[in-house]
Amino acid sequence: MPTSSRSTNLYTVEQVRRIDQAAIREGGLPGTELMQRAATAAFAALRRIWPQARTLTVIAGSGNNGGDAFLLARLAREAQWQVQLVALGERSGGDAAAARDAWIREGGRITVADMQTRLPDADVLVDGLFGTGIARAPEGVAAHLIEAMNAFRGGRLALDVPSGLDADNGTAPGPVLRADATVSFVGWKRGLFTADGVDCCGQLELDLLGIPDPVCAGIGPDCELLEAGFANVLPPRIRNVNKGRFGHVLIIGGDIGMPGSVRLAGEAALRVGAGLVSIATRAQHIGAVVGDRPELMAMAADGPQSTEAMLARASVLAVGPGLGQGAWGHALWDKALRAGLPLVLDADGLNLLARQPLPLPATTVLTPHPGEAARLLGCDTAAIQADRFAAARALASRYACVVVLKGAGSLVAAADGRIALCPFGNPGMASAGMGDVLTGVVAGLLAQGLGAWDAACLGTLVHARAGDRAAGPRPRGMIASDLFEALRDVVNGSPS
Ligand SMILES: NC(=O)C1=CN([C@@H]2O[C@H](COP(=O)(O)OP(=O)(O)OC[C@H]3O[C@@H](n4cnc5c(N)ncnc54)[C@H](OP(=O)(O)O)[C@@H]3O)[C@@H](O)[C@H]2O)[C@@H](O)CC1
Ligand SMILES: Nc1ncnc2c1ncn2[C@@H]1O[C@H](COP(=O)(O)OP(=O)(O)O)[C@@H](O)[C@H]1O
Ligand SMILES: [K+]
Repeated sequence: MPTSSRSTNLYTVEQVRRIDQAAIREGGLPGTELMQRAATAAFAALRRIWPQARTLTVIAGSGNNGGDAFLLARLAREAQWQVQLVALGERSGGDAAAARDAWIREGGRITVADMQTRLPDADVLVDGLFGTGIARAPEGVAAHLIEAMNAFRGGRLALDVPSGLDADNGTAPGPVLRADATVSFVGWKRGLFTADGVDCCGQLELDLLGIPDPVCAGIGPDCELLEAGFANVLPPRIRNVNKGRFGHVLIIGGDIGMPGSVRLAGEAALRVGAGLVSIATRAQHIGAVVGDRPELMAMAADGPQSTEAMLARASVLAVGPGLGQGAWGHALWDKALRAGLPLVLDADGLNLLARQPLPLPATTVLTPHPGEAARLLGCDTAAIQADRFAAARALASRYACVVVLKGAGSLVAAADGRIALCPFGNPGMASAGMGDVLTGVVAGLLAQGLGAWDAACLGTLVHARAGDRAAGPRPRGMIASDLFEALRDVVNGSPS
């Protein structure tokens, strides 16, 4: 579903390097020219974001990110700003050496940082310490500089990548800059949008440095951003229809003590437009499920016959919310997976799959959080978070289906290696039942005829946008059922 455009393409660091090299080799743009363009773009952004600023503290590392910083410092001084420059190390390499020389030649002073260095006060700080070339966790003076930048009292602008962030994976193995704004160059690095990346970048801007599209042809992207506009992928409804056209979702789960999970998934499916929604759960939960949402149907899943009858009426299954992993849940899970219907598998549905890998129906979406993903891949959660892109791809390939790896910067992966990243959502969504709502949303979209990839992309997007709309400026204390009204707005494309 995502459509290709350079502003929605996400690249690995390696791919961005290849674009840089292609621009230099085939595009007739020397590295020094790219660096000058990067500095010009970043200084323009700085003036736009902090229009009152006139004093600058610039931190320059020894690589090309530092080169960008030296050139930005020159531009600011030419514009009559007061600029102080702190460098890591006595020398710079590659194109950055010329940028450093030019700064010195024109009378610029450099403070070479040590463990005692205190950063001069200024309106804004520019972080040109490390960009895509970070090779290991910052230690010693580099770590000291990052901590000092984080304690800086003015605005913080990161050049290309907040220093300390691994721009490939969004991980921070050591101290990392928390920027107010990041101006990234050439192409978006995928790690800016997931895991720790989402907390480090602040406001994000991209400057392509005038590298023309043909230069990038054949290089990536690795992944695409889901855009708000994709919410229009569902066709408008013609008037002469009935509920039978929009599918019948059967939600299976809700073992003893967990009726809420299926109730949430069920209403979510209705709120994105499923025609009919039934819940297969424990007999004692039926009252709780339909009590305050009478549009839901609920049936006791208390034996093979009742389960078969329910499966026969459904067009899409959502299996796992509150299912448990006991005999009751396992028997339902086993029957459901063998039905061959389009399927969303979540929560204990995934945990059971990790224990007993059954073949999955052709249209299947798995929606693991990192803990469930770790169980499915036989590793720990830290290993999943260390490379979310690889984990999502490995799951999609191992289970030959579409996977939504949840969490800040949710990823949707297909078995052919395609990935889409959702840049929406907020920490208010770290709350019980939010995943159950996503399960219902994806099932409700499958029921309306979308394929697994489209339903997973649109479902992840609609869920996150609804979360943002429901949270507004008050994410703390948001609960899963707060999303229902917003789901209805977002899926109908209502402006926020
Ligand atoms: N022409 C182009 O291609 C363009 C590139 N552009 C810019 O270049 C940036 C990439 O530049 P880059 O590749 O030179 O890497 P960069 O991020 O400066 O870091 C490398 C330096 O850091 C050092 N170092 C690494 N880790 C460290 C650690 N933990 N602790 C201490 N030191 C550490 C490393 O030292 P070494 O590992 O070799 O000891 C080396 O000296 C990119 O993000 C963008 O801003 C733009 O101008 C557009 C055009
Ligand atoms: N910090 C966050 N930023 C964005 N989205 C989040 C964040 N925390 C949680 N979410 C989203 O909320 C949902 C939580 O799902 P899950 O962890 O399965 O919760 P539960 O099991 O309680 O239902 C996922 O869709 C996830 O992507
Ligand atoms: K930087």
